[in-house]
Amino acid sequence: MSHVSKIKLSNITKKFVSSEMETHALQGVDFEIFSGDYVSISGPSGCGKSTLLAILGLLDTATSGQYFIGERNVSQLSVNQRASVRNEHLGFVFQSFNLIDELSVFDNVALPLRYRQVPLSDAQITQKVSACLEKVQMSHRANHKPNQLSGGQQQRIAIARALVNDPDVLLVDEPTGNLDSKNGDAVMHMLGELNKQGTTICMVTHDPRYADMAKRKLYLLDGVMADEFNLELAV
Ligand SMILES: Nc1ncnc2c1ncn2[C@@H]1O[C@H](COP(=O)(O)OP(=O)(O)OP(=O)(O)O)[C@@H](O)[C@H]1O
Repeated sequence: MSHVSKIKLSNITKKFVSSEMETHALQGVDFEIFSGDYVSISGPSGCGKSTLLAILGLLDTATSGQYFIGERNVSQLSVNQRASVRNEHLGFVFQSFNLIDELSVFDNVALPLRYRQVPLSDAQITQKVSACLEKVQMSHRANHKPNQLSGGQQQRIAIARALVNDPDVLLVDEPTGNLDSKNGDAVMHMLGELNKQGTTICMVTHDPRYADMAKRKLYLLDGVMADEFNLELAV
């Protein structure tokens, strides 16, 4: 693994405040993801996994701490800046696929390319979408609609869409949560292959068997990050 930093969190906290109570969802999280990494983050319900992924994905902001994508500090960006960094630097794979049923597979995968600040030509879009559909072995379904596909196939399309802008990191949230074990295993195999080809992956999962497939396993416990080595010290 080369030690080029893709993502770095430094002392990230997240506090939710309501009229009745304060919840400290993340309590000083530090971690770094390097080029070629395959990191899994697991932990019990309520430990802060979704909160952490929302911050990594620039869907939410931390209460305090610093977040870097490469050299760029993205902790204090405006909503519009966050949207553009998210589109061009991060790929997202959701548990529920989040494909648009009215659009073809091709147009779903092309969507992030159409929101780039510097527009691409139609030929460039076709080339990038075709390459990503090939990567997930779904070229033969380019003209189908998502609801004509199995759950496992829909997740593969969602992975192609997440890869189409060549993101620094693929952020993956419970990728097998809506799949049976056969399709879940196939999607996990595909993530492993993509990582072997150079894709950097950060995945949140409840499933210990799938967490074990990552090269680096991290655990969140009550908003505090522990790796496998010091897990015993943290509990
Ligand atoms: N919008 C919110 N307002 C108030 N508290 C919240 C909010 N979002 C999350 N929390 C609290 O922050 C803590 C962490 O929640 P989070 O959803 O990140 O956990 P999780 O590990 O993803 O859980 P699960 O595995 O059940 O999805 C929990 O105590 C939760 O109740």
